[in-house]
Amino acid sequence: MKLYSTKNHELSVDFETAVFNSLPADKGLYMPTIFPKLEATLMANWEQKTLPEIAFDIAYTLLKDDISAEDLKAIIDDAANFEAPLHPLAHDTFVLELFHGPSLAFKDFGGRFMSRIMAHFLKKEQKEIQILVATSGDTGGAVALGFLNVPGIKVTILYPEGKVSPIQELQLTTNGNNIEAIAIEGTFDDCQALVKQAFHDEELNAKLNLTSANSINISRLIPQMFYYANTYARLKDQYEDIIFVTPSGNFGNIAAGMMAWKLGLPVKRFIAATNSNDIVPEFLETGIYNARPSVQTLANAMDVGDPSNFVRILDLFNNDLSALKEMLSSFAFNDEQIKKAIVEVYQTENYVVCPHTATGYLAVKADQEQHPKQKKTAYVVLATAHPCKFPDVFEELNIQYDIPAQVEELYQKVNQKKSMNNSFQDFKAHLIG
Ligand SMILES: N[C@@H](CCOP(=O)(O)O)C(=O)O
Repeated sequence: MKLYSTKNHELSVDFETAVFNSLPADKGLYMPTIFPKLEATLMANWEQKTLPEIAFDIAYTLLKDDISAEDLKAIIDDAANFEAPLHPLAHDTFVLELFHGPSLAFKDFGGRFMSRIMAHFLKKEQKEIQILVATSGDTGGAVALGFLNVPGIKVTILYPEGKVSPIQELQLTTNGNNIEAIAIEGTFDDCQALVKQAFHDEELNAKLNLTSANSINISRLIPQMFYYANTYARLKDQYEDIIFVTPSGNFGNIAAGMMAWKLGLPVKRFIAATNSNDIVPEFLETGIYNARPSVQTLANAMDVGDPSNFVRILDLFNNDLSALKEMLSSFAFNDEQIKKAIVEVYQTENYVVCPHTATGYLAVKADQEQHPKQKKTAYVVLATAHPCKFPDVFEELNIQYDIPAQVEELYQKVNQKKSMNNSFQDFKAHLIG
């Protein structure tokens, strides 16, 4: 697999380089130069295959020149070792539950695959790397658990002080060993800016092998294609068309789905649901991309004011807004609408959705007002996180849910939280020190 930069299509690096560099020097993002087509004959019998088997078909299509089939299969079997079931709601709408991994969020697919890919390459390199990751809620927990005790890798997680839920914070701060978590005074965008600045700082890069575990790193996006393909496999015999509805913050999840479509996965359309951080819906409507500081919402993992991956989506469409709008719609919802949707789903379906997933549910309804639903069309809402990660919301709404065992265990662990102001010089000194 060769990759170019969204800012320079002449550039060509191999997968291993893109994984460890994370970002091209020109500040673009890496994209595959070619999307090899998934053979229709390969997809034809996917309904008989398991999620890891389908994941292998996707990954091997992309990475066959980079990793042997045997190693890739072992990595996928170990990384994607939990279910992604579909929960049916009324009117051909499904909730794709992506929260059955260790950190209870869809990011486990990316975090686990990426850690194993890096460990695979590091075996022959014998070098040590320092991962930097910014999180507004869910990425950090998945990366922490994915990389915990992986030899040769140290992870530093930055998160906005007071803007992640208590459970999300414990998932970051109770690991110790090779994982440190620092609460930054500021927003997620400040954390992401510190990380990006570090990647472009010559002195830091001379001293440390810096790598990102955010979705700017292409190895996070490949495993996020797996569950789109697996969902297609489960629904393809009952439905003619599938519309994926993806709650979106940094737009890595939906970018991965659109990359799977570019590989040939049959998808009718994508819908990006956002919270009040409505930069993309606004862009699709006005053509003006107005990045701005994120606002805090109940769907905190989507509190992003300048979504990193949107340039990848634009690149897939050669920056042609009209072509993009044929394939992508986007709707934004505020906290009051999110709360109402959670209650509505609970009352009508006896099912509990997290605040992020609630935006997806609302987006289905909004889309159906614009496009009357066709008979053989399924809407699939990606459920990005387990509701238990947001206890305050459900306490206020008086809604009960089951609490997974790993959450109870978090309270028994030692909290090793660090704090820092939002200064690049302090962050840099900390990393070097
Ligand atoms: N949604 C995020 C923000 C970072 O996104 P990423 O997909 O780029 O890692 C979070 O949960 O932290």
